[in-house]
Parts: sequence; C-alpha cells; structure tokens
Amino acid sequence: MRGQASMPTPVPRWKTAQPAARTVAPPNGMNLLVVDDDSAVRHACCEIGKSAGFQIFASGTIAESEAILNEQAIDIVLLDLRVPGGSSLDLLERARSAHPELVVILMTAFATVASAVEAMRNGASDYLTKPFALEELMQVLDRARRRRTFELEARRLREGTGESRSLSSLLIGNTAAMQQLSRMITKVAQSSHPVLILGETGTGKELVARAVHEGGAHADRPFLAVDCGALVPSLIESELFGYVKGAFTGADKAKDGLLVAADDGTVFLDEIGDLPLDMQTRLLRALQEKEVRPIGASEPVAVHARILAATNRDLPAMVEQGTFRKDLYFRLNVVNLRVPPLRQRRDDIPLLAAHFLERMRREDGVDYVVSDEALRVMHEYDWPGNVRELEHAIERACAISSGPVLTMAELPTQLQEYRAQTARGGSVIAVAPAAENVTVVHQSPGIVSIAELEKQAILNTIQQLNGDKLMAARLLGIGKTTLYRKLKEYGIEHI
Ligand SMILES: Nc1ncnc2c1ncn2[C@@H]1O[C@H](COP(=O)(O)OP(=O)(O)OP(=O)(O)O)[C@@H](O)[C@H]1O
Repeated sequence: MRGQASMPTPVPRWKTAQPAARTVAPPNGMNLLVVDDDSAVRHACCEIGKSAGFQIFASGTIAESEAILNEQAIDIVLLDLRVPGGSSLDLLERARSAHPELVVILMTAFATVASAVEAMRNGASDYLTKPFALEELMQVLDRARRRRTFELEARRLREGTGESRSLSSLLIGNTAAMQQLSRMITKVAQSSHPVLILGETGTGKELVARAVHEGGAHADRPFLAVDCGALVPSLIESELFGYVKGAFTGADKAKDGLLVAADDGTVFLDEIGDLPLDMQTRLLRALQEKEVRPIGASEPVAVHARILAATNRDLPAMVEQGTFRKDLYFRLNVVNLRVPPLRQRRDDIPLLAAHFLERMRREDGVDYVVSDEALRVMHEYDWPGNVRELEHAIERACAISSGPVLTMAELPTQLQEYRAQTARGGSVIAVAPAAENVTVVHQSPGIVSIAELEKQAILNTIQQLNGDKLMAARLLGIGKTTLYRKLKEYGIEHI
C-alpha cells in the first residue's frame, strides 16, 4: 500500500518437501523481472523463475526496475508492493500504460482487500501474499505465462501480420508438436503423393488438409472436400466418380465427379474409414490408373487431382478386421500426418482462445477477454472434442456473456463440472486473490456443499469490500450478472 512504513519482509517459506501441484510449462524464452529490495526473497524468486525456464532480470529499486523495463523486452514482472525509491503501484501504472501486455504479479506481506483492489485497478493480474509457498509461486508464474501468451496472441491477431493465408495464420499453434506438424506440412505440400491425416475428432484434420493444399504448387486450383461418412453409398459413387446423362433415373445431364472436377487441385476424403468396401475398390483403381469411369460411361476420364484423406478411426485394425482394403491403406498412407489431441499441446490453448475471441471481436465488435480463472480451467481441462469443443465453448461464452469479460459462469457445463470436481478433490478453495482478510475456505469433502461454500465466499467478499458488488465479482472471477443472479437465488439481492 502507498505510504506504508518500512518493515522487514518475511522470507518465503518454501515447501520443498511437497512437490508442486503442476510444474510450470516451458515459458518459451520469456523474460521475468523480479523486483524486491529484500535480497533473500529476490534471490529465491530468481532461482525459482530460472528453474521454470524464464530469462531472469532482478532489481531492488524503483529506478533500476524502470530502467530495465525501458531497455529489456520484459514479459512478466514479479513486483513487491514496497520497494525503495518510489511507489510500486505508480511503477505498475506507468509500466502497464507503456506496455499494455505486460503481466504484473504483486507481492506483499501486508495484504488487505484494499491493496488487492488497488493493485487490480492499476492493472496487476495476480497477487501473492508473503510468506508464500514454492508451489504458489510456481502456479502464479504459470498463470502469468498463459496470460502473457494470450495477450500477445490477441495483439498479434488484432494488428494482423500480413501473412493472411500463411500456414501459421491458418493453423494456430506454437507448441513443439504443432511446429513439427507445420514443418511436415510444408514438406509434403511440395509433393503430389496421397497423404493420410490421422487424429481424434476436432483436432483440425481438415484444416491440415487445407494447409497442405495451400502450401502446394496448385494452391489456386480447387480444394474439394467430401465427407465419406455423411453420404449414402450410391451418392458417394456419383459424387466421387460422376455420371453421364441418362446413367440412372434423374440423371438428366452429365456431371463430373469430384476427382475430375478438382482438376489438378485437391480432393479431401474426410472420414475415409467410412467408405464402403466397393467404393474403396473403385477409389484404389482411380489412384492406381489415374483415371475414373463415370457411372454409365464407356470411356474413362483422366484424374489429375491430389488425394488427401483423413480419419479418426484405427485403419490398421480395420484392415485386420477386413473392413478396410489393405492395398488402399498402403496407397493412401504413403505419407501420414498425425494431428495431436489438444490435451497433448495445452500451451496452444491460450493462442487458440485468443484466435477465436479475435474472430468474435470482428463479428460482434466486443473486445472479449477471458478471466484468469476461466483461462486456468480451459488450460487444465482435457477437451475430448479437441479444438472444435474449445471453439464452441468460446462462441457460446461470447453469445451469453453480458460484458467483455468471459468468466467461468459462461463456460459450458462440462468445464464447470470439471472445476467443481477439481475443487472437491483439493482441500482448499481460495475465494479471492490471497489477501489476509479475505476468507479462504477450508473444505472437508462431504461436509459443506459447494453451493454453501460459494454463498459464503460471495457474502464475505461483498462484506469486505463494503458492498462493492462490481469489484467483488471481479475478485471472485465471475460476471456481474452471475453475482446478481446468485444473490437473488440466496434471497438477499438487496444486501
Ligand atoms: N490449429 C487450429 N487453428 C485454428 N483453428 C483450428 C485448429 N484446429 C482446428 N481448428 C478449428 O476447429 C474446428 C474443427 O477442425 P476440423 O474440422 O479441421 O477438425 P477434424 O479433425 O477434421 O474433425 P473431424 O474428425 O470431426 O472431422 C474447425 O472449426 C477448425 O477451424
């Protein structure tokens, strides 16, 4: 807090015997500035930051910190509330106005709701009360890293990078797995072999197919996609191979099949595992002979298109069972690209979220942001429906949100259930940034209901903030409308 008397700062008590709940993911070379005049705390924080993969800068005064912020590309600041030579809150305000994406974590031994509120008003994204455990610092740094990634991506998307149809703008993702996939795509795009794209539903297989097409020499030619699982067998045949006039009732004029209509572009056969066996035989012949015979035609027609196929099914097992032709499998599987599930590349979640929010901003004109709590749950949730599920979650949240901040309350039920489950599994629920006089509810599973804990948390926070419901909603990480709805549910809307 401003104007506080100088007092010795307690050294963090590191709970070294206890493993951290989650390790901090590699922060992709991010720069962390640690500002604290207490050399023991500063040193300890630097060591932890370094072990978490950050590039470390350290300072013990406001002036020195300001100089570092001006000269270095700092991503995250761990800032003590009382530093000699000026006000930390003023520094926070100046730093955030010069670098709006800077993520600042305030540390203090004298936490009060008032100082937490003021820090948040000045743009701090998190709050750490001394003495804190190693585990807490790791978690706060992990959150800050995700917040920073999200802010940077949102800015990159807002400003546009001029690479509108490049691979990186089509396929969002910066994890090692996605970088490797991008390199493979760039390589296979240069050839004309068939490619088999494998991965769970919603991982982005069709997008990968488009990226292969866009990266190839015939990017300006057609990209025609067909979902083999969505068409009845007779339609697949006419869709893929075409027909001549009078080939069957209703064929009043000839129609090219997709393999011919794509010309020297690309045909993408989605859900290839659903292709009936007789169609597999015809497709194999088309691939081998590079020609097709439309239904009712006496002469074959040349095929120049490149074939890409995708499936989320286990094709080798289908080959074993005799439901997928082995020779077609080998033909399609000359090269395969495997798209990893989202849970194996969690660090792409903030990037993808920022990407979908930017799209919503263009549609609605609202500059949406995700609350830290929502971002944390999104990062930890397993996303069985992969990127598609994330995309839908964000679209839904924007559609029902009454303001620009998307909170847990706007996320789909499955994420709320996930949060409730993880909260139930743990022993402590912190209801607000860890400030001394904000209630931290210790929960024994089965004794107090989540609803009761939630009610206590809301009431305590409003009380501590002298009735400031808006700020209470912010501190609790829920929307204002949700807070009012909950108060109504408790029958105390006039509190
Ligand atoms: N890396 C990504 N970057 C941006 N958007 C993505 C990414 N991956 C997937 N998406 C989006 O997620 C949705 C699902 O992707 P897509 O249809 O390509 O998945 P799929 O693996 O083909 O799914 P299915 O197996 O169900 O056909 C699409 O809206 C797509 O644009």
